[in-house]
Amino acid sequence: MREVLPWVRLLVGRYPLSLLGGTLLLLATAVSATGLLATSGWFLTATGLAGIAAAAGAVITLDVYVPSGFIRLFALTRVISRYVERLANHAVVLRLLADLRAWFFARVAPLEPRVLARFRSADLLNRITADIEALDNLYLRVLGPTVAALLGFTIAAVAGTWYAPGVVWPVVAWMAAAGLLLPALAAARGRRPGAALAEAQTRLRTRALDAFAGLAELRIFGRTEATRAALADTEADYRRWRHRLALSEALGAAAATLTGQLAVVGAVALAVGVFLAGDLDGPGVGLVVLGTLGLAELLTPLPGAWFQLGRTRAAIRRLDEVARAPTPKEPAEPATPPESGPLELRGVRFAWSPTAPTILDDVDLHLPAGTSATLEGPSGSGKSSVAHLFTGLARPDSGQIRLGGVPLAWLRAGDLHARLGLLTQRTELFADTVAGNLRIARPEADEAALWQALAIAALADEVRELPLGLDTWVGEGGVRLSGGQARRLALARVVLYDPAWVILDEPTAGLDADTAATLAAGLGPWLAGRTALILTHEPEQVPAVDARYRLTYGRIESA
Ligand SMILES: Nc1ncnc2c1ncn2[C@@H]1O[C@H](COP(=O)(O)OP(=O)(O)OP(=O)(O)O)[C@@H](O)[C@H]1O
Repeated sequence: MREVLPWVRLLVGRYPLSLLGGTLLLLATAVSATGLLATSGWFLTATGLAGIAAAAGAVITLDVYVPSGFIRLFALTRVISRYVERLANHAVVLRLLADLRAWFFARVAPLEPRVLARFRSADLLNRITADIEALDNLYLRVLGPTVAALLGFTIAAVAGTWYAPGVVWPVVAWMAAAGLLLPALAAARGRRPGAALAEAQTRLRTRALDAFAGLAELRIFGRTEATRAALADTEADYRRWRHRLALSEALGAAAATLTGQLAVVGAVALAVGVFLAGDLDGPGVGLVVLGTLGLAELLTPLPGAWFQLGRTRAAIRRLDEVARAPTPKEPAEPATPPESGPLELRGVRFAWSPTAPTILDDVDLHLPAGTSATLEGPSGSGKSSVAHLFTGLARPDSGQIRLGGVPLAWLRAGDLHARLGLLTQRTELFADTVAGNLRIARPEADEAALWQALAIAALADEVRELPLGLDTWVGEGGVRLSGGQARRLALARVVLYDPAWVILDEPTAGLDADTAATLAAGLGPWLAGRTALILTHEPEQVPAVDARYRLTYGRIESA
């Protein structure tokens, strides 16, 4: 249960007053329900006894106004507090979940690619949606009702000090014991199916997303039927765990109801005993017996909720895995970010993992300010990895990377990224318009600036010919554009960003010779004055550069 406590603190710490208010409303609902039944029990018995006495010829006076007033009051407060409680508690929990999603995204965003590579996108999607959603159980069904039940039982025990302790105390003791035992049993039994359900749900979502993302390939290779069958199996597994969880939850609820009913039977037996001893009058018997029925309402939801805690705990463990992943450390005293200067590697060693091949083996590279260079090398030699290093997305195992003479380790990530532009090999286009995709780089850019960036990236003419121009929808991942167009749109985004240092990974990949030449002609003047490193297989297609380097077997040498 240790893993749950930090999350309880996190949740409670955000909206302590709202959560306290919600719990008190839960308590108010239970007090009203118990009060309603208790006063009804008293009133019904009193009127019944008065009727019998009247039939026997006795003269009886019974005040009907005060008890019926209380009955109306409790009936009213019960409905109102239940309504307000549902509204308030769900509102605060939805707000909490929204906050947690933003918090989770902020934890994931700075993770290094080698850490992020441990989690698949579909898995992260499941964590930020289903796992965070599972946390609603923690307050709504576990914390709130449990605290309300404890307070309710305490109030009942205190009330018993004045009224019929011989009945109230044993009844409360029985319910409190059941209130501890049943949830504890439920929590223990829910652990395994809860964790299995979380895993089955992730498998289902990952499989479904994979199937949709790779639909074209699956169709071409005739694997849609096999994929459908695999999805159906995963779905069946998911359903099985859901069924098990629902069944056990129902058993827990039944056990709680039975405990409550036994308490009522016990209350009848005890109340009759106390009545016969002359310590309780007839209406008092009705009051404690029906009051017990009301008190049992506090117990009923607990086992089911604690059973579901297994699912919540599994969600917490999965969220912790990401939240506790090591985030790159920001410098304690960040350096003033440079505005220009060379791009350098000094004695840099880097491998993606201790068992992976060495990408850079004690490498020095000096790119003077305002010059450009290409870095060539066979596929897999590590060119893109060098881009990751320069942008701080990966950290060297030893040595220093410097920007304008300042080691990257001394710069805040935000300061570095404000000055260094990167075109990655697999740049993501968002499901948005051409303009929307460009404005990721500069949200306030006007249309003239967008057209200028497109012209430099040799894409302006093609966009102008589209019926909707800049407002053309590019589709998910830019599917409505050709591969080459998508690449140039991504390049135009870097151009719009206007960085002093630029790293372009394969800017001409997928372009025919003519388009590549137009691109080189536009890009050349834009690169002038910037410090640029172009990673490429096709050095003849990129703009003229000041130096050419080659990366092989962990060394960078002049080409
Ligand atoms: N994010 C990553 N996590 C772990 N390993 C990675 C990562 N990116 C690249 N690698 C590994 O680093 C090695 C070099 O890959 P990289 O993409 O840097 O080479 P490249 O020279 O750019 O290749 P290409 O010319 O084919 O694009 C490969 O073995 C690859 O598996």
